[in-house]
Amino acid sequence: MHCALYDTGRCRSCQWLKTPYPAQLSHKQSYLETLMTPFDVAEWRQPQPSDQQGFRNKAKMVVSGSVERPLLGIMHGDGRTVDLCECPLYPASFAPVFASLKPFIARAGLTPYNVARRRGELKYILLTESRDSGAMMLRFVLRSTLKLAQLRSALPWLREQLPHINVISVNIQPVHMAILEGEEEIFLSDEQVLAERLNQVPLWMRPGSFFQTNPSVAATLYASARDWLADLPIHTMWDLFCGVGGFGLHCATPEMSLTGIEINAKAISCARRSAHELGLDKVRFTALDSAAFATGKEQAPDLVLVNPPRRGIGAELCRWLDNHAPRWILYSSCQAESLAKDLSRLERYKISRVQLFDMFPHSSHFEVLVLLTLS
Ligand SMILES: C[S@@+](CC[C@H](N)C(=O)[O-])C[C@H]1O[C@@H](n2cnc3c(N)ncnc32)[C@H](O)[C@@H]1O
Ligand code: SF4
Repeated sequence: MHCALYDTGRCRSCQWLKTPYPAQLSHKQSYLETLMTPFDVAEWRQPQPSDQQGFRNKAKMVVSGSVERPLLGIMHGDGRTVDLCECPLYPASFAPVFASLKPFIARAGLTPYNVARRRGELKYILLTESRDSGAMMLRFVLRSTLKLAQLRSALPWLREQLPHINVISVNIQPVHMAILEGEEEIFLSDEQVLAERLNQVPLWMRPGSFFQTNPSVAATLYASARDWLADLPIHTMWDLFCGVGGFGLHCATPEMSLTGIEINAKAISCARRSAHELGLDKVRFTALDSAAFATGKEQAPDLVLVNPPRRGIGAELCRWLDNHAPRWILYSSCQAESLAKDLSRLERYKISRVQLFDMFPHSSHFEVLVLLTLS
C-alpha cells in the first residue's frame, strides 16, 4: 500500500507498511505457529486477510495548530504534530467530514489544546462510521464546558454540511495527560447510539463502549465463531468480555441460553437492545467483572466464549475454567502472547482449531480464534 505520509517520514505508525501484504500475513502466521509450538493443534485454518486500505471505521484525531488552521492527526513524542486527514487507512467517506470540520472548528472558535502551554479547549475529534448505513458518530473531546455554548450555536451549519452524522456529543476531559476520554459525555444530538449491522446481526455503537475497528474482518470473525459452534450440541453458553454482544448474538439460537458479561454498563445496554431486536428471549446481558461472575458460579455452561483485552483472561479465570470444565472454550484474542500463557494454564483442554484474522494490517498485531475441547 502507498502512503505519502509514511514516505515523507511524517507518520510511521504502520511499521510494516513497506512489507508486501502477503509477506505480512505469512510473518504473522509463522509467529503464531511458533507461539503455539508447545500445544498440539488439531487443525489450522487459513489466515483471514483484510482489505489493505480504507478498512478502519474509526478515526481518533489529536487536534493541534491554530483555530483558523487546525490540524487533525497525531502528536509525535517530541511534540511535533502532523495532519493525518489523508491517511489511507480511513474510508473515502471520512475526507469530506474532515474537510467540513476544519472550517467548523474556526466558526465555533474551538481553540485547539496546546499541550506545552496547557491552553486551548479542543483536544480530540473522534469519528466512527457504520459500515452498514454510512451514518456516523462524531465526538468532540474538550478540556471544559467553556466553549460548549459556542459549539452548540455553530452546530446547525455542520449538520447541514454533514446530514449523515446522526450522533454528536462532547466529552469533557479536564486532565492534562494522554488520556483520550473523560467521564462526562454531553449529547448534542437526539440520537445517542449508532446502528451497525454485521452479517444481518444488529449491533449498536455508543460513546465509550468498545467496538472492533475493522468491521469487515470482525464480520468474518463473528461468522466463523457462529459456524464453528453450529455443529456442537450447545444448550448453554457464556460470552465473557462481551462488549456490545457481537460474538454471543451471532452464536445464540432461540433455544440456547446465553449469558453475556461485560464491565461496561453502556455496552451492556447496547447488547440488550440487539437481543430484543433479534427476539432472543433466553439471552441475558449483565454488567459485571468476568472473573467475579464466573468464580461466583458452581457450574459451567456447555461452552464459554472469551474475548478479553490484551492482558488475556488471567490465572484466576483459567483456574476456574480448568476446574469447572465446560466441554468447549472459544477464545478470541488480540494478543497472542497472553493467549499462549492462558492456554498453558488450561491443562485439561486440547486445541481443536486455530485461525488468524488480520484485524490490523501493516502492524505486527492480529486477532486469533481458538477452539478448545475438554480432553
Ligand atoms: C477486546 S474487547 C471485546 C468486546 C467484544 N467481545 C467484541 O467483540 O467487540 C474486550 C472487552 O472486555 C471488557 N472488559 C475489560 N475488563 C473486563 C472485566 N474485568 N470484566 C468484564 N469485561 C471486561 C472491555 O470493556 C471490552 O468491551
Ligand atoms: S497510520 Fe496512516 S498515515 Fe500513518 S503510516 Fe499508517 S497509513 Fe500512513
